[in-house]
Amino acid sequence: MNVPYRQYHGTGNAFAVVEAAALETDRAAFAQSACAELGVDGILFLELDPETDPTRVGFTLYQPDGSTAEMCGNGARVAARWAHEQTGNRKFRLDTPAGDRLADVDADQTNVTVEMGEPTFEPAEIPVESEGPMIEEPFEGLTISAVNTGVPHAVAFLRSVEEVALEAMAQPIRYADEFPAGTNVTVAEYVGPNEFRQRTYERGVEGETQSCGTGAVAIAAVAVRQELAEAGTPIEVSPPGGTLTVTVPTDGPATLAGPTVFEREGTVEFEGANR
Ligand SMILES: N[C@@H](CCC[C@H](N)C(=O)O)C(=O)O
Repeated sequence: MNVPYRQYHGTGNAFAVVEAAALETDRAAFAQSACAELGVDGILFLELDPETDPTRVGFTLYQPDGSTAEMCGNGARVAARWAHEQTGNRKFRLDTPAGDRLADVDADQTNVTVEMGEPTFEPAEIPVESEGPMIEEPFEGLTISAVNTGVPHAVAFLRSVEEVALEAMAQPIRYADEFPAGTNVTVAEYVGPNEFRQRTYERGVEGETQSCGTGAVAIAAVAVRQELAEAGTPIEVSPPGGTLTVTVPTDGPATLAGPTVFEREGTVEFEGANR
C-alpha cells in the first residue's frame, strides 16, 4: 500500500505526518522503514476532531527504532502547524500520551507555541532510581540533573557543547540501569543571561538530532532551578538547528515556541496492510 505523508521540521527536528486513519496497524514497522527512507526523526500519526473547541488533535509519535514517546516538543509544534493547514484554526488541544497540551499557531502561520506541562524533578515521575531529586550529581563521567519534561532528560552543563563527542558521552547514561525507561541526554552551555546552547542525544532515534524541544525545556527548567536563568521570562535555547524560546514559570506549565517549516509531501510504499 502507499501511505500519504506531509514532511515538516521544527528547528531541524524532522517529522513525517501521517493521518491516523491511513495506517492503524503495523505502525512500528512502518516507522522503522519510513524514517530511514525519508530521513526523518519520527512519524507523527495525527487525528483531527473538528467538533471540539479548541480542535482536538490525537497525537502519537513513532520513532526510528519503532518505539513510541509520550511527548515531543518539536513534534507537537509540527502537529499544530499541520492541523492549522487542515482546518484554518490556530488553537489546538493536542491529546498526547503525556496529557493534553494546548498549542497556538501565530498569525504568521509558521511559528507555534506549545504548553509543555510542568517539568518535574521527582525521581518516580522521571523515572530515575534516586533517593531524592537527582541534581548536579556525578554520573558516568558527567554531572547531571534528571528532569521529565514530558519525556526523561539527563541534563549536563558543560563549558562548551561544540566539540564534545556527544554520542560516546551520552550512551552510558541513556542505557544506565538507574533510568528504567532509558533517557534522552542533553548537554547545555551557558551563553549569557537566559541564553543557552543545546545538543541532545535522543532515545528512540539513538543518535543526535538537530533539535529537541523537550530537551530545550529541560535545560531551561534546570537553569531556573539552579538560578542560571529567570523563571517566567523568555529563555533562548539554541540547538544546532535554530533557536527555541522557552518559559518556565514558578508555577504552571512551561511553554516552548519556535518556527516550523513544511518540506514536502508524497507517499511511502509499505508492505503491511491497514486492517
Ligand atoms: N525530539 C523530541 C523528543 C522525542 C522523544 C524522545 N526521543 C524520547 O524518546 O523521549 C522533542 O522535540 O522533544
